Amino acid sequence: MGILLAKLWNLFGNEEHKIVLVGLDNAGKTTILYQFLMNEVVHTSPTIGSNVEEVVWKNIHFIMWDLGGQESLRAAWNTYYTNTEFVILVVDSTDRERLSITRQELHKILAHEELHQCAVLVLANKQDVKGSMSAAEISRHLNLTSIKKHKWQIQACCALTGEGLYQGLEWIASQIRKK
Ligand SMILES: Nc1nc2c(ncn2[C@@H]2O[C@H](COP(=O)(O)OP(=O)(O)OP(=O)(O)O)[C@@H](O)[C@H]2O)c(=O)[nH]1
Ligand SMILES: [Mg+2]
Repeated sequence: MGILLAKLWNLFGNEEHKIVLVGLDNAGKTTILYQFLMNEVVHTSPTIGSNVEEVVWKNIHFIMWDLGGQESLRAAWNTYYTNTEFVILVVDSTDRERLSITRQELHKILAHEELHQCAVLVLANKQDVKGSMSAAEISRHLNLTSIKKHKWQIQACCALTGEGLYQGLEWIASQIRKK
């Protein structure tokens, strides 16, 4: 009975799903958050602390936390993890030099006990830039196939046009429907 009620509650869009957006500075997290919220490109400056917005899509309520990605701020990411269902890791696909730092951050995130049940969506952002790495290349460098304890998906996108963002969100929605 409890499960049935929970499903009905879900069906009517009453449940909130917490998402945290992480990734290195300049990856495009804030741009993505406001694309989801307003379908617009906003002018951003580096995030100090976080932004939080409620995004409703296909009757699903998401609480999206966009965290500042500068090195000095990354140590505070774990203070946002409680009750997180999905991590969106945003990668700047033009930033080859720092992909190994992203890989270290990702594997730190996955090892965190408060995130042991979360699913991870990797967004390979800035696909509009010529010469940017493909999703397959990023997947290889991040060693995504080694992830066994978490559901994961990688999606190429461009935050400026919105291309690919909703395919990513659709994957998240599909994970919610499976529950
Ligand atoms: N060409 C291109 N530029 C992008 C894209 N997404 C974001 N940008 C630009 O990248 C820069 C950084 O974007 P932000 O959204 O502020 O990055 P962030 O990840 O929030 O950065 P922090 O807040 O410092 O962690 C901005 O100048 C954006 O306009 C994209 O898909 N393509
Ligand atoms: Mg930001």
